[in-house]
Amino acid sequence: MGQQPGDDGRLSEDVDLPDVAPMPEKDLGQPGIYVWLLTFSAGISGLLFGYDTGVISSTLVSINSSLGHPLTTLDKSLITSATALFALLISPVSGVLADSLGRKKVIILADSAFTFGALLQAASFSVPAMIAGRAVVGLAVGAGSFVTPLYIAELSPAPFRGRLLTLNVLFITLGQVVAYIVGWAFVQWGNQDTAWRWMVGLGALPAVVQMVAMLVMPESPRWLVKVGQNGGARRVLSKVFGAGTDNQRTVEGVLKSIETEVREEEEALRGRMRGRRTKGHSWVSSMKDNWGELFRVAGNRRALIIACSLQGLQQLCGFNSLMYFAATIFTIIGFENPTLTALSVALTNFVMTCVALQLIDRIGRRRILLWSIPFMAFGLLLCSVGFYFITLPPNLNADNPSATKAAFETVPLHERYAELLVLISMIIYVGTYALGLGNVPWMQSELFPLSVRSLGSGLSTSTNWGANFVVGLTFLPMMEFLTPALTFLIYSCVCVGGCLLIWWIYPETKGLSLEEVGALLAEGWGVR
Ligand SMILES: O[C@H]1[C@H](O)[C@@H](O)[C@H](O)[C@@H](O)[C@H]1O
Repeated sequence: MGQQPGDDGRLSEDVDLPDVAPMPEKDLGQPGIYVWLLTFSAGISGLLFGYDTGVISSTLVSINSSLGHPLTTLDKSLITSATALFALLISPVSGVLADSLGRKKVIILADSAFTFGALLQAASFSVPAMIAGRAVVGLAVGAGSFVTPLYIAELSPAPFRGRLLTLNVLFITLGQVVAYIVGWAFVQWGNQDTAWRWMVGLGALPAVVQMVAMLVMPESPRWLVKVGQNGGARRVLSKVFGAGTDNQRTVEGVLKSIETEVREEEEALRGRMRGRRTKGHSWVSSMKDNWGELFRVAGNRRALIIACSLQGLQQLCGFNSLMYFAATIFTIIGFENPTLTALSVALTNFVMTCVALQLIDRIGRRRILLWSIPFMAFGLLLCSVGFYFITLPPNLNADNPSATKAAFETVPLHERYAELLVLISMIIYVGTYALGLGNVPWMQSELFPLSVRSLGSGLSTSTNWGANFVVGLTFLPMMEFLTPALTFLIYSCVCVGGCLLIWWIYPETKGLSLEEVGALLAEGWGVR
């Protein structure tokens, strides 16, 4: 295929003129095998995200003194939260990389970082080396959590986009279950000195599988059009939509709308640059314009407040403190098999996320949140009450599991009931979290109009990682200095506050087109 300059002077592929009339995307049947293949290949990122966040739970209780000394509360907090911190730091950069290198290359780069980070952790003999490994994994998780949904969204036909995107969250929770099972199996049957190295090292395996899969997967058609490879975009779309005249007409319809969208974006950008040129401005000013549009336009500002509040609440309600430290908590309170008990947390999260996928479009985002968060608050309150009645070892660090085990054998009956209450209340909390708050915030992009969509989604994703970092860093110190009962009471209060905020500012967006969502937020919060 030859190359010819486009009207903007850029080289664009010479595309054969189609002999079919464009048709809107709505008329499509079910997603084909190719779309599923794409979603699953890209979804491995979710699996890695889940595995690397989940595996730390059993790792922390298995490291013992392998890193030179028994881990202190600070060591554990830093090892855990380094991932979230670096995920937060890479978030803004990954957007720029995805635009310049393409979505696919960023996913492949993230896989290399996953592999390197996993091996670095497995081979570490000191706390700083372990933190470095977790930080590298954080870079990978941060880039993957931003680019993968973007890649899936840009490749999947519109009618299935929502479903395929939520599948990504399902992969995250599945990754956490796998991590917990692997952790439990190694603790059970592995060599106790090296088990944790295998746990973290195994994270490299799916990363390598994805890297190989992505090498043969196509680039996003939207990005291809953006860099002038319209012919390549048509070939990808033809595979996504399949053969047949109707499907080919759909391909032409989709391609046309992408071209129009890209052209309009470029024209708007050029217009802004022309306006600025006299003042010596560059792309920096266009970025400033984007920021300005996000903050100055009232509807966009409201969308940003809602998206960031939901993402912040998803983390500040303390869910990941269970994900990261469940095994540590169950060790402290004396469960005989803490890693297996912790598995119930990850399993509940996974199963209830499957239920959420079925319910969310029927019940609606706002309604499911307003129904489920009060149960989360109740679960946390029960958990706090349970902890109140449990006598904990003086050193909450649980460096010496045999001491807590000894305590377990002599605990009075009412404490046994309190331990059971903690477990049951955690299951209530996790189950209701997965129904709403674990999913809904990731539907953030539907709140923003196209012009500020990636900036708005990027900022709310950063809020998620920032809050995740805070929880990872503060949970163990809070348990130690404020007591577990007070810690869980605080999380319960966060849920109550969050529920009120949602009731006040988050309108129902179920079944609305993106334009209708925009109109809803333009005049006010749109809550009825
Ligand atoms: O949506 C996901 C999911 O709920 C995970 O289980 C949790 O660990 C993540 O932090 C969250 O973003």
